[in-house]
Amino acid sequence: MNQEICDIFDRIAPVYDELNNWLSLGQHRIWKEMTVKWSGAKPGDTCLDLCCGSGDLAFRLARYVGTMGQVYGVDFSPKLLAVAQVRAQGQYPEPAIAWIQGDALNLPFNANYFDAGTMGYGLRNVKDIPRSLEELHRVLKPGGKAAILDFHRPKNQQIRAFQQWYLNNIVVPLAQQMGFKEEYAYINPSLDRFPTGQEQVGLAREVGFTSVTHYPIANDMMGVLVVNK
Ligand SMILES: C/C(=C\Cc1cc(O)c2ccccc2c1O)CCC[C@H](C)CCC[C@H](C)CCCC(C)C
Ligand SMILES: C[S@@+](CC[C@H](N)C(=O)[O-])C[C@H]1O[C@@H](n2cnc3c(N)ncnc32)[C@H](O)[C@@H]1O
Repeated sequence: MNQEICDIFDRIAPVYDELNNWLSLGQHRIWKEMTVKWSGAKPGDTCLDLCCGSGDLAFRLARYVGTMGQVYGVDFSPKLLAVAQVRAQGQYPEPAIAWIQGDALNLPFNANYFDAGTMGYGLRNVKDIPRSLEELHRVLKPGGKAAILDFHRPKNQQIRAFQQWYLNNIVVPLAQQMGFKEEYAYINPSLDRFPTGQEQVGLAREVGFTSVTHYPIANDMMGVLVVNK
């Protein structure tokens, strides 16, 4: 387990949802809705939300699978899982989501267990991307599908410059006011190291996914990798 990354998310847990709403001007909700739609989740399915954090994607999956389905949210940050649990308890009826503290690189599930999966802003944060894709491939049923949302480096240099400007001059200073400068300053370098959409497609094919597509969204500043087993 990567304790350093886990500590970052534990520290920002109290402000995580509020900052995402403000900093994306609410747009992250649209990106997450697209992700769940592209995961192919349907009523009655058993679904996995990897790196679930405070649960945004898991809650959406729960609405798609309905009362006959089941959702599992997995994350290694106890503080973000606690936020997710409190949010779930505030809903009526409480959604059928099992919150599990676990490592995306070593999932506590049998092979071929899930019909569909999502992962939001998790892939860029895991220590070993191929291993994480391999684990996702293992736990999905044959024919199962998953959608992976994350930041993306735009090909257009002006849009890339805007993205960097926004991260350095809006995101970091606003986070600094809440005492989390270093934690949010981490996003930009982590994006520099992150494989491009096409590189992600290659990595997913290497672990055995058959049909793989990367969809650029938000002017290529974000992307959704859709994988089929
Ligand atoms: C929900 C979002 C990001 C989650 C997220 C991911 C991380 O890896 C982190 C690492 C460390 C700290 C926090 C996070 C974290 O919150 C996406 C939206 C939030 C972004 C901070 C906003 C980024 C906006 C785009 C670069 C540009 C959009 C411009 C438009 C005018 C809204
Ligand atoms: C940016 S947050 C995303 C949370 C949520 N999916 C969302 O979209 O708002 C990234 C999450 O990945 C989790 N994470 C990173 N690496 C992980 C790993 N190896 N195993 C489990 N969780 C991990 C962090 O704890 C954090 O909650």
